[in-house]
Amino acid sequence: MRREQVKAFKQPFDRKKEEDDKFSAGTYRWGTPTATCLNQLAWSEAFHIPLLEVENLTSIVSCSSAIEQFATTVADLAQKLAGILAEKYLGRKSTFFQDNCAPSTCYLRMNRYPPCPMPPAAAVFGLMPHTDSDFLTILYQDDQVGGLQLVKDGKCFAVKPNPQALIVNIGDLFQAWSNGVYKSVEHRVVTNPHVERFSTAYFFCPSYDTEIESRCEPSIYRKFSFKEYRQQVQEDVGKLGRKVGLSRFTVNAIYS
Ligand SMILES: O=C(O)CCC(=O)C(=O)O
Ligand SMILES: [Fe+2]
Repeated sequence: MRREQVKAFKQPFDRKKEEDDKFSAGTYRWGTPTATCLNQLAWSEAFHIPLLEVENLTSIVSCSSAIEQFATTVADLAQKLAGILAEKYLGRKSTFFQDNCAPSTCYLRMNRYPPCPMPPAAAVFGLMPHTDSDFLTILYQDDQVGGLQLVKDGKCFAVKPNPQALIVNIGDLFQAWSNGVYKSVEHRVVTNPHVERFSTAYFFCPSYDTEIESRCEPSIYRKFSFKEYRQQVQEDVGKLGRKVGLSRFTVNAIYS
């Protein structure tokens, strides 16, 4: 799969940009259009593809069968995992995910982080510290080049490359839906001055009209739809240069 991914990114810039015509808009992304200073800039490029459109990649990689196979496998894994987490540890029906997180609402994201000539003092990230706005993310890291770090209590922990392992991150929606039982993990990608790095992430997302509600009392978060959440994230990124995230949706939100 990595070979097909490398091939997709090796295409000339204009060719990659043209891909947006074949997919839904915003498929090929690079840098951070909203950045107003260096440390809001992502030193990376990505193909962010709706799962049902992965097969269209054949237009730039002639053969995308391994990527398609990866997408199908992790889609199945995400459904199973979400169901287990819901039933075993929250006592909630796993059918929620079958009903609301169909392949048509999930995304595959292929990331490439080019070598970064900026000195560490410039604090440029491959991806800025963030949490994912989904239920679960399944990540296939580069099998050689590290860079992913988890942030916990203000400290960063490097995730060692392991070709035998997939990384499963809890996203914001699971945190809200579980009333904070599962925590959305903050993570970031640091740059490497010498070598490029690749990763592939599968985002397990519901349809836009899905309502996220914990059913626990007292509930930390108010009920909100995924559409509302995405719009708020986009508005914050546009206005503030960063995502505020779930703290906007607490019952006693301090943000207006
Ligand atoms: O490249 C990685 O290891 C992480 C990617 C990631 O966090 C994302 O695409 O949201
Ligand atoms: Fe992420």
